[in-house]
Amino acid sequence: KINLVHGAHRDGKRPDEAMKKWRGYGLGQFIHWGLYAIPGGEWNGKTYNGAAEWIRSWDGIPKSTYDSLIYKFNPVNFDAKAWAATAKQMGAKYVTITTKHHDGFCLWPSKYTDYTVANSPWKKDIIKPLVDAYDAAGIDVILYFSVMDWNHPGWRYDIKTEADSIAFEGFKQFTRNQLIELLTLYPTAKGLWFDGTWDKSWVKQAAFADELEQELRKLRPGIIIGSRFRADEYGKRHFDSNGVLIGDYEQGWERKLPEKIADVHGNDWDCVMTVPENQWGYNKAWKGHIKTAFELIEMTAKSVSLGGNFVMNFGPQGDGAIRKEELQLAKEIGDWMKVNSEAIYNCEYAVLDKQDWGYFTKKTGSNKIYMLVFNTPINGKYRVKLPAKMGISMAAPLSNPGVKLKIEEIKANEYFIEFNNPSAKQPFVITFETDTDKKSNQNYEKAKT
Ligand SMILES: COc1ccc([C@@H]2N[C@@H](C)[C@@H](O)[C@H]2O)cc1
Repeated sequence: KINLVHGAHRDGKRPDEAMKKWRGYGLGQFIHWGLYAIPGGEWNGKTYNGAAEWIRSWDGIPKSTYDSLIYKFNPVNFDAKAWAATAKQMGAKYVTITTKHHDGFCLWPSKYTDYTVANSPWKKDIIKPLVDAYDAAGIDVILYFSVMDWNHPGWRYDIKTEADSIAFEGFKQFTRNQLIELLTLYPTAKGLWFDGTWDKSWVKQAAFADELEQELRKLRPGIIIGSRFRADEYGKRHFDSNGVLIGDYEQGWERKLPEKIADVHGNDWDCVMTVPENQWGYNKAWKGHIKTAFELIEMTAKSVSLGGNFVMNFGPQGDGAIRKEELQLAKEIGDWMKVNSEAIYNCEYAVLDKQDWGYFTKKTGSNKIYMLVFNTPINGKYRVKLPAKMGISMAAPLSNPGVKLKIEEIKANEYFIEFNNPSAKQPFVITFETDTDKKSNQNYEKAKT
């Protein structure tokens, strides 16, 4: 074990109520919105081939031209209540909103820079109405904050000279000031989702970032901060030099999902996912592989089955409206969640071997098991393997608890649950309860010898 001062300060899952609530969210919404939504991935008739929120880094748009987009920010169709209603319809339990992305444009009227909504034609705070609308909808708010800030003169990719060091000291204070400002202006925010922390300049600030994180936690007890904020004194990120997760949950699952429970190392985690292959900010071109509601529902099921949350990204247009394709997905996902969300909310890894038909989840604090079916077996028989001494009590379709499904014991602790569901066009859920007293459930038929 290496003696660390700025490594992880705790190990394992946080046991407190605030984190238990976070753990049970299941499904979240990410919002990427800012000046980059105005060009929407193209400029002067040319298409930027990267992620649209990175268009400033492209030589197809001069940096000064991009920076002057602040004078075009006037989202006349922005409606915070409508955004919250879409998230509510989808069944999202939390939202992560970009307060400031890498370009440094602040969606709140920060007093530490002029590069904010206050100096745009819109003038008004965007974050406040969003926080209020989502709070009113019962959806918890997490604030996304990019440490890397291309607009701030003190930002450096690395500290090479004394001048760099002096400039970056100013940048560090600016960053601390903005974070304290955000938590003070929006006290109901439940967490901070950090990004833009991979460059050497920040990675070298282990002590400063550690002290700042502790200061933020003291300012807002219970606040949830993930593993992407800070590095330890040896430059190790996400997992410190002893392999312990830094922060309250792992933030490494960006546009990718774990395959098996060993991949998540017993930690909380969230997966943040784009609908197109790799576009977070609004991109006019809705091109390449666009994930369907079915795929996004399966990713949600897979995330919860492995103990994580799934966060689906929305990239509102420059005028403030959410694009019709994303509204449609929210409706389709919401329709599925209306019937099946019991298998998603406040559920966890079921400690059962994964089977081909889909994913197991388990209701936290109970022995209720959910089988989220994406691949119906042709013979209508769903294999379930239980740990020794554990049996199955009655099994039923979640959407029709009155239907008692036949359970056949194949061999010790292995069963077939039978359910012919020819009409299924949507993923569906079968539920059962396990009980440790194996003798008590004789309601299944012994395999015909
Ligand atoms: C490959 O480097 C990056 C750097 C930043 C990102 C940002 N993280 C996502 C959550 C978006 O904000 C994206 O711009 C993605 C890839």
